[in-house]
Amino acid sequence: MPQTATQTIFDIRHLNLWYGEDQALKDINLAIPENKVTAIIGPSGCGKSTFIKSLNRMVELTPHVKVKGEIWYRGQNIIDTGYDVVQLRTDVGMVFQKPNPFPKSIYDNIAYGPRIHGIKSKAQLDEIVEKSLRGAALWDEVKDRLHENAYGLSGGQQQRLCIARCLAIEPDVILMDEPTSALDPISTLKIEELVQELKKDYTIVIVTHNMQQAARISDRTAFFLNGEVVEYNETNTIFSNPSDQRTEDYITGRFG
Ligand SMILES: Nc1ncnc2c1ncn2[C@@H]1O[C@H](COP(=O)(O)OP(=O)(O)OP(=O)(O)O)[C@@H](O)[C@H]1O
Repeated sequence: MPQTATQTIFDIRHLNLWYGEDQALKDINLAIPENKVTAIIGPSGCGKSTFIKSLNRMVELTPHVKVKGEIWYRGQNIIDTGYDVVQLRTDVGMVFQKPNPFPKSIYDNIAYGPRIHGIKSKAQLDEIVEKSLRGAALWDEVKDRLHENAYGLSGGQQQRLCIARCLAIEPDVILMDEPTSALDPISTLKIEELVQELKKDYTIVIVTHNMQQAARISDRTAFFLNGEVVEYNETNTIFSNPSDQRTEDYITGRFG
């Protein structure tokens, strides 16, 4: 069988980031593969969230942030001042730790983004809503209550709704910042299965505190410590044969 070469979707070179005087990311160099799941692990405060929020420049919404270095995304350096940040945040969607649906109906949560992008036709919106909810493995559970408030859904359903909301604007990459840490084990499993499905069409970068989760669902894993990447490799290698003692100490639970 011919091997398909894995394409790099994000090529991060010498990325440094400061909050005021405090440096949170130090000389990060990583190549993130397309249509794979890349897990970011490491102890609290090591820069995981800061790193993934750099990939769609959401980190710049925090005051006093200074970024240096390059993030190449599909041939363009997104750190360039001329880069279209609005388009970037459409292409690179994000799902957060706590599900954050809008206080609107299930339908309107999904239709919100497409409407902002100018889609008015009811038939077209109906189609997007169904496709997005199916894509997030939620359609069967909500198809008869699309016009009910999203707050009536369980936590796990709300998180899948947030994933569906992200799919509705046709992203290229989905960033997930500890998407299951507020969920029960069954809802967590559903999201993990969903991530495996989604990587067929999207690139996923996921921050997780849960090492079993990283080992289960990711193709590559980066171990961050104090704002630096200590080790980045195939997930199997990181968990079975890490090359840095600090990685081994972390994955075996000696700290963190
Ligand atoms: N808005 C902010 N202003 C100032 N410092 C910040 C801000 N956000 C994060 N930091 C600091 O940057 C460093 C990295 O934080 P970050 O949230 O990226 O870490 P993390 O690995 O995601 O942590 P956790 O696992 O606890 O979510 C920490 O020292 C943190 O205190």
